[in-house]
Amino acid sequence: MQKTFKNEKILFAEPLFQCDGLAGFTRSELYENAIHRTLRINQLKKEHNWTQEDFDIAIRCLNYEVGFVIHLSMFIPAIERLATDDQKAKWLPLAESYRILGTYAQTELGHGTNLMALETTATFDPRTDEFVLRTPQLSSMKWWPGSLGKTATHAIVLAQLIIGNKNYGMNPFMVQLRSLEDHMPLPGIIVGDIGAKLGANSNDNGFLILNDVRIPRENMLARNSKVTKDGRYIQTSTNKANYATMVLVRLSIIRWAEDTIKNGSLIAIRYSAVRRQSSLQAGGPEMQVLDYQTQQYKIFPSLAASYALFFTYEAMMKEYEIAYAQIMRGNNQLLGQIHGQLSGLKAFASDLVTYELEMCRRSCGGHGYLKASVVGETLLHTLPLVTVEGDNTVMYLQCARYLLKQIAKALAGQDVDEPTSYLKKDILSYTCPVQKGEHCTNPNYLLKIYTQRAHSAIASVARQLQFDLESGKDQSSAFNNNLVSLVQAAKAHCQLCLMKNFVESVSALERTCSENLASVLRQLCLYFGLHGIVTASGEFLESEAIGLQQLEWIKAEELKSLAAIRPNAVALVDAFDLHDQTVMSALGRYDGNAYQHLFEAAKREPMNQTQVPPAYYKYLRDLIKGQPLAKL
Ligand SMILES: CCCCCCCCCC/C=C\C/C=C/C(=O)SCCNC(=O)CCNC(=O)[C@H](O)C(C)(C)COP(=O)(O)OP(=O)(O)OC[C@H]1O[C@@H](n2cnc3c(N)ncnc32)[C@H](O)[C@@H]1OP(=O)(O)O
Ligand SMILES: Cc1cc2nc3c(=O)[nH]c(=O)nc-3n(C[C@H](O)[C@H](O)[C@H](O)COP(=O)(O)OP(=O)(O)OC[C@H]3O[C@@H](n4cnc5c(N)ncnc54)[C@H](O)[C@@H]3O)c2cc1C
Repeated sequence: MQKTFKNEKILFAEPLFQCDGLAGFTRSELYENAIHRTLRINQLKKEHNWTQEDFDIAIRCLNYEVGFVIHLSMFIPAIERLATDDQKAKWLPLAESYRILGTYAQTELGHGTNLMALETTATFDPRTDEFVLRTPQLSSMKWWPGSLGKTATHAIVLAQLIIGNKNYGMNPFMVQLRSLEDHMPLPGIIVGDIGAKLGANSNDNGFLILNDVRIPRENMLARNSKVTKDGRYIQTSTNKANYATMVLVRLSIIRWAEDTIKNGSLIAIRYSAVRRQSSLQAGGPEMQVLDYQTQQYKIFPSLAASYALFFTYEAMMKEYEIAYAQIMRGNNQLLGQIHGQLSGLKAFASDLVTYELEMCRRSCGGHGYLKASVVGETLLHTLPLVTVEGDNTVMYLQCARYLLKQIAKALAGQDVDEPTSYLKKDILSYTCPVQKGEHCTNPNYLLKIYTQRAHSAIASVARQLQFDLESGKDQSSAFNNNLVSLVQAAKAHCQLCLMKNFVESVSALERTCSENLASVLRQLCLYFGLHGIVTASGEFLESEAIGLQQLEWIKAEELKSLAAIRPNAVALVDAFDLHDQTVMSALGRYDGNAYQHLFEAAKREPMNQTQVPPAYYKYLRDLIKGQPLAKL
């Protein structure tokens, strides 16, 4: 599942990467530890000639609990995508050698989603051949960019380009924030950390106020547009190409989601295999809670989602690489497709894993509420994924906007993109492939059901929009009147993508793997498909992709699937090949000694380093001895 990290032993041999001790760290300690880790991984990479992939896997093994995440995942990729060759030659060596540390400063206090309304300005001054960067008002200050608070020496600042009295829209500008001599903020720069967050507190998300900061004209990252010395704006590519960095990070978030749900399902399933509670027969032996149907119903969706997201990430990475190669050659033909696909799938993947991680946490009972179980911490660290790189609702709407364009092409008899080729089919020619109970065990039949439901959802909202427009509503009112259905259509398309990637990947694997493995994966794929229909049964019925009889068969088959998966559940999470130090959970250790590891963790609790708490001497001693309390 995860390319086995042959360097795991090297990594986890060092105390710095042993995660038990992170609990109880202050923010400053977490921040410092994260930086220390990234730089040490960098040293290990050089000492052991690791590849960039090894470096990335090391960071994933540490659950991204490292420093410079934005420098690595956004600042450098943004230079690669937005800078000219000369600018790359200047900035990339500095960034890759950590001589400069960067962030991607786009979001402001007053705007994150609506990029067109960003308020930071970059005004061209032809007299000095410079841009003057300004934060016009409180709401304009940059707010949220990772590493901005205390780390970044430079930022790629997204600002409205002003030449004369004309606004040329959002463009990227390289701005130095701190001195490379003493790290102090430069004149006109006010930076700081925005404060503690629910999670990810090793990251110094920051604020930035720019008070008439001057930068040379050459600091506008000019791959897609530039300003000449005499103040002319020349656009060399679509402005959308300036959004390219976000597309890449949305792809990375799908893999982040896959990594977190693998951790969660591994903890829940391993713990459920060792936890014994209650018995079915009076006086009989206590059961492994993993044998309760309800426990399987709670946690097997996270197991199936782990594999579904793995296969979808692999498929989308290939799709992205093809699109990116073309875009970097100046051919933006696939930009709309990759943007639409990754906007929706980033939203669907992060929604899916945040829901299923909470189910994994609940399935661990009281111990799921301990930090030592880690499943709750994992959820806290995953929660931002529904917001970063685009709030999920907004991302679904971008995906829906893409789907509407595709179905309009399909209905006009024009070619459509491969991911939406199903929209060319005649929706009325559909017949539900499940005509008897046993048909529910065929993933390909289920795939047809998913396809019809997605097609129907997209066609339905397209018709409703058309009706609203013909009824006299203007474009934006008609759109706003159908946002919920548009999101629903995008979700239906994304769920179809996951199912399709799962079915096709298992079918490809069958040709090379053992029949035993193939049957286990087929079973999991089947379960993923059945469960998806049951949890959205209203939409599948509404689209007439299935009828009540099919739903009855599918629900019965789903419950049978739980029992079929049970014998392989632990093996399926062991197959993630995750080191105990990656999972970090006292409940999810490979040796299964959950209670021992819980007790060891409790003993490490700082409060337990003294028998008598300081509060005893301040408050309890007199109370317990019946002596009057001093005025508090
Ligand atoms: C190395 C080890 C580490 C690994 C770590 C990996 C994981 C890293 C995770 C990092 C975690 C946190 C970092 C977080 C960073 C951030 O959050 S950065 C800020 C992100 N902000 C956003 O995403 C803003 C969302 N808003 C938008 O994208 C746009 O405002 C929106 C798309 C909503 C609207 O765009 P507008 O231009 O205003 O209007 P619209 O008409 O909708 O679109 C115009 C046109 O442009 C096309 N479009 C829009 N976006 C994109 C895009 N990203 N790419 C390509 N094309 C895009 C859109 O389809 C329209 O095209 P059309 O042809 O006119 O239809
Ligand atoms: C941990 C973390 C790290 C981040 N790192 C960075 C970073 O490194 N760089 C950076 O630039 N930014 C960063 N961000 C900011 C992030 O990109 C924004 O928070 C995100 O884009 C959402 O924008 P917003 O906060 O303005 O939410 P809003 O858009 O204000 O969302 C609020 C509500 O309004 C709804 N809404 C908004 N617009 C629409 C619409 N058009 N239609 C329907 N509903 C709508 C949303 O669905 C949501 O429910 C980070 C954020 C977090 C939490």
